[in-house]
Amino acid sequence: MESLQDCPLFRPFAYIDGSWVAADSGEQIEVDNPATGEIIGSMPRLGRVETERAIAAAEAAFPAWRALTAQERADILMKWHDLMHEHQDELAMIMTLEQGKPLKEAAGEIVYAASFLRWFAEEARRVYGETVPAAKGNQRIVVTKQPVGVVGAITPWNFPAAMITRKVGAALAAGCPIVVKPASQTPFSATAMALLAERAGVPRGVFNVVPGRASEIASALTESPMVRKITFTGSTEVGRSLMEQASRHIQKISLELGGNAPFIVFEDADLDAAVEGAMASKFRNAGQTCVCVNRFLVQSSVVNAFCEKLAAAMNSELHVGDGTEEGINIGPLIDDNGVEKVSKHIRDAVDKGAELLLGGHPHPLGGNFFTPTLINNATGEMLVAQEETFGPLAAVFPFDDEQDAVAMANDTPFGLAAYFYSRDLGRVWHISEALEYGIIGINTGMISNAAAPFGGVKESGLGREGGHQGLEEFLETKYLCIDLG
Ligand SMILES: NC(=O)C1=CN([C@@H]2O[C@H](COP(=O)(O)OP(=O)(O)OC[C@H]3O[C@@H](n4cnc5c(N)ncnc54)[C@H](OP(=O)(O)O)[C@@H]3O)[C@@H](O)[C@H]2O)C=CC1
Ligand SMILES: O=C(O)[C@H](O)CS(=O)(=O)O
Repeated sequence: MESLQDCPLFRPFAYIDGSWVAADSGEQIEVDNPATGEIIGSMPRLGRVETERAIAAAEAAFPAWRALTAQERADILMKWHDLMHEHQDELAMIMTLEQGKPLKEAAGEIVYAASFLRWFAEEARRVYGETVPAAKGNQRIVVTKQPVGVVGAITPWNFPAAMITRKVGAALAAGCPIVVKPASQTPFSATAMALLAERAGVPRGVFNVVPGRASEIASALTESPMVRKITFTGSTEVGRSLMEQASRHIQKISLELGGNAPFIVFEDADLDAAVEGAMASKFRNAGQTCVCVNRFLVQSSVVNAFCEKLAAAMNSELHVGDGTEEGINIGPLIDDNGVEKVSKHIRDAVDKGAELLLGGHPHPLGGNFFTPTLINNATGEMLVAQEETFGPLAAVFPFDDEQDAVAMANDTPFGLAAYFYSRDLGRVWHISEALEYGIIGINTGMISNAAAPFGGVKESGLGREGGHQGLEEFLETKYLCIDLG
């Protein structure tokens, strides 16, 4: 594919009530390729009025969509899943051009994104209710589940496909229509998926894509009494604002927010396995995921051996460049703000005494490329300990004993993912129980899975996505009390 315009799935339009539309104002968002800086396309920049139109379309589509049987909704989700696989290469290229991740990784995300459609197609048919023994002989108690109603979703740029299907798959399976605002930096993955959803038979108004002015769209979603659920993935500060806005009409809300993942390596760990897990978790998406390791906590007795092995792996396995090129596995960061944040964390750490072992500077390719970096002797006073770096910086914090490790790991307002390596069964259980996180990888650095409830505690968010819990987020419980007379 020469360019985005050549891709049959390229849709530079918003998608409302089954129609491809421009912004009322005619305004456009220019979208660039983070690897080259060139403008690859423009997307309409919608606002309040168009969003209200999308909400009304969703509300109008709700009765017929919820009236379908679970099997009928599941069949449409599975058709959409199959189309995602059929068009994997095109969808991956769109993603690499607008987000920057290497093609192989983008193709992997398409499979991951489609897995949520399959998972929730299966879960749709397992929305069970229950009966409860009544206190009175002539009464019967029945508990049922029903779709919450119109959903408003706002999604981030780092997983332009999976963060949408993780919400839309669950909402549609539950019987809820949805209005999605994708990130302005990666809108084309969203509209390409909407095109495939349309082909799969998702009826008009059930899935709407509204790119544009984030705060205005968010206000329209949170101010509408027709919108009964808000679901957001992105930064904690935006999540906090949405939570306040959603309180106006007591909208249900799910928040998948920032992280600050510790990766603890105990002295009894298999160091080679730990390095393999470290590479997978730290450098996925060039470090731009909310579950990437942010702090390597390594027991002092093995810290030198760990750093030596990790440096060797980084040197031999990481290849920085344009994600469309063969053999590249570290693409550009999303923009110059991302580059500046990584540079700032490195400068701050070195100024406060960290030892620079590898990298430490933007990549010679320039632009948004950054050299994978390793530092040792990091401490809690450094920015890298307190903020999410969201880039290819591996910071190693030595620790002495288990109590230190747990205290350091929990010393953050975030609580999304944590990881640790140990072969001691007792340690595995009591460290798992002591860590204040929603997700814990034990002897693994990869925890992303549609079947599991993904989400965080503390300031990493509310609710879960994926798993059967992910469907519950879009259901209301209704209790029937029947008097038999
Ligand atoms: N827990 C999780 O699963 C995930 C968490 N994150 C976290 O998000 C951050 C990086 O993602 P990033 O996209 O930069 O996060 P942002 O919060 O900046 O953006 C996420 C989405 O929110 C929109 N947005 C921005 N400002 C507002 C606003 N005032 N009101 C409503 N919506 C708004 C953006 O729109 P626009 O693009 O138009 O600005 C985008 O669609 C990191 O902290 C990362 O950890 C990211 C992915 C997953
Ligand atoms: O946006 C993210 O970082 C994702 O939530 C991480 S995952 O679901 O792909 O693990």
